Amino acid sequence: MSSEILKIENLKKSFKSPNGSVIEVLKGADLSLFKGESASLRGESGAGKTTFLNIAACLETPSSGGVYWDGLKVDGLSNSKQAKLRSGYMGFVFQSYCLIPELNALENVLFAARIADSFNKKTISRAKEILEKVGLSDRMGHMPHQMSGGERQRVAIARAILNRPKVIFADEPTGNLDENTGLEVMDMLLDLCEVEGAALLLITHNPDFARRTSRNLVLRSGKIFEE
Ligand SMILES: Nc1ncnc2c1ncn2[C@@H]1O[C@H](COP(=O)(O)OP(=O)(O)OP(=O)(O)O)[C@@H](O)[C@H]1O
Repeated sequence: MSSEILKIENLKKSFKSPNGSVIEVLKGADLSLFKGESASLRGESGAGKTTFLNIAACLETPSSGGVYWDGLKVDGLSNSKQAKLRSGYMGFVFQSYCLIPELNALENVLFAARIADSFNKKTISRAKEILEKVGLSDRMGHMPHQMSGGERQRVAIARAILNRPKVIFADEPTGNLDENTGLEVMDMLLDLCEVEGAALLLITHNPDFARRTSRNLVLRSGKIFEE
């Protein structure tokens, strides 16, 4: 079995802008991501990083090209099959945390299991263990508004890893945090991915954070380059 978990081939994506003109964002982007490796993706604002990530995660459809998970072409699958693929293979961390305001830290983490229909007693202990690993053993009952930005992002990281995803997509996870907190969160994300054997695709504008991953990718002129 190949250790290539995600393959993106000759990906093209154009959008129609409100004035009717066509914006060609991705112009033949390729990527091979292998099990357990970490890769950062940089690029100027508007280069198409989020678009690329969304297509890789089947959240958006490409204009042309192929998206393969574990060797299976997935970009033409039904919405329900793509949703199943997402809950089984992928974890997400966003700049804005995306926690549910009405749920406490533990419940937010467990929400990932509810979505994947894998909620049971074992999941509760795993959620607690992960929250301990990210240093939040005394914050499990806190609501999002009772936590700092760094704490909220650690909850989001715990939620992303709960279902043992093959790949974590992190889109500017430190964008709302100060430099030191960002660094702590970054280290925690990298450590957790390593311990859990999850690959990481990290979108970041911060070159210092980008250097902490084993591969450094740049999206330029609609294509991906390895640095
Ligand atoms: N649904 C859409 N309709 C029209 N244009 C879009 C749409 N989504 C994205 N775009 C355009 O595609 C380009 C790439 O956007 P994207 O969000 O992928 O960039 P990015 O590299 O992630 O930028 P940033 O670093 O600022 O977040 C932008 O010029 C954006 O305006």
